[in-house]
Amino acid sequence: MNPLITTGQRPGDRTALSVNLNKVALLRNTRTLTIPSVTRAATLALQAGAQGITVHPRPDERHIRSHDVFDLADLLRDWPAAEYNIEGNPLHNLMDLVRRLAERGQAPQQVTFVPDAVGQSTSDHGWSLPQDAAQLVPLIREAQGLGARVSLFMDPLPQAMAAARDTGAERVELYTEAYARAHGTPRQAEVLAGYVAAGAAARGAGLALNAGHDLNRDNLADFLAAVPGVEEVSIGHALIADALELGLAETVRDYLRCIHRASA
Ligand SMILES: CC(=O)[C@@H](O)[C@H](O)COP(=O)(O)O
Ligand SMILES: NCC(=O)COP(=O)(O)O
Repeated sequence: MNPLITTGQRPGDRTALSVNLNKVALLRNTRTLTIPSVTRAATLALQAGAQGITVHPRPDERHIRSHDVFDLADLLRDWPAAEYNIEGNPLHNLMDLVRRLAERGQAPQQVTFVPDAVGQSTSDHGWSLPQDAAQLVPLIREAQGLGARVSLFMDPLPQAMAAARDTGAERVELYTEAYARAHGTPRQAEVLAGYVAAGAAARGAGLALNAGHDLNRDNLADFLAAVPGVEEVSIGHALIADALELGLAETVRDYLRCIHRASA
């Protein structure tokens, strides 16, 4: 097995919650003001118990801007136990940001490689492996050399997980939109079984498991109860929407309760 692959979760550990702050930045960018503050939102989320912060600095800076990436890195110096997860396409702007952070001694704990096109409205597919591997492997090695763990955003395809492992990445993030759409419908069990198989294939290949996209308070516990060994969920859109109703701190606590409920 690739010695670079590590699985950090110990038996009995609960899934870590990484709060994605893209939508805080999206709202802020609609005016030339500084509110809502991305760093303030990160502080509130971490104070409420979130284990990490995720951002997806897209090349068009529609929401998270480059300065947010560095502002959050500075903030997270005060939160040494928290994980910083930076998502993006390593063939676009992501690696430049990671290199600049590493030069400052602030490499993120994790980067998540996502195969999004520049103008794509949101993430809607994972990598095609082994087809994409040749262009990814050197960037995976570079990111690891800079001090970051690498997670690959993947569709829940069991047959792709050995190829994901062969890239040298430590983790895969299961793209959970299909599950979210099926949740609460007659197809839920069938679709969830696919994620269980993909998760088992990933972990059987020696990869650690993350999950994200369209997870929310209604569907999160069912997913985690069914799919063993999810080490991290990154959640943004629904969580920030909930925060408009409940407040960010209470919302984070509610999502943590969903995670705890799944492992009860
Ligand atoms: C990779 C993924 O599914 C999300 O983390 C992504 O950050 C969503 O991007 P938007 O917030 O721009 O929709
Ligand atoms: N990787 C998923 C993520 O960070 C947030 O996705 P979403 O909850 O905004 O759909």
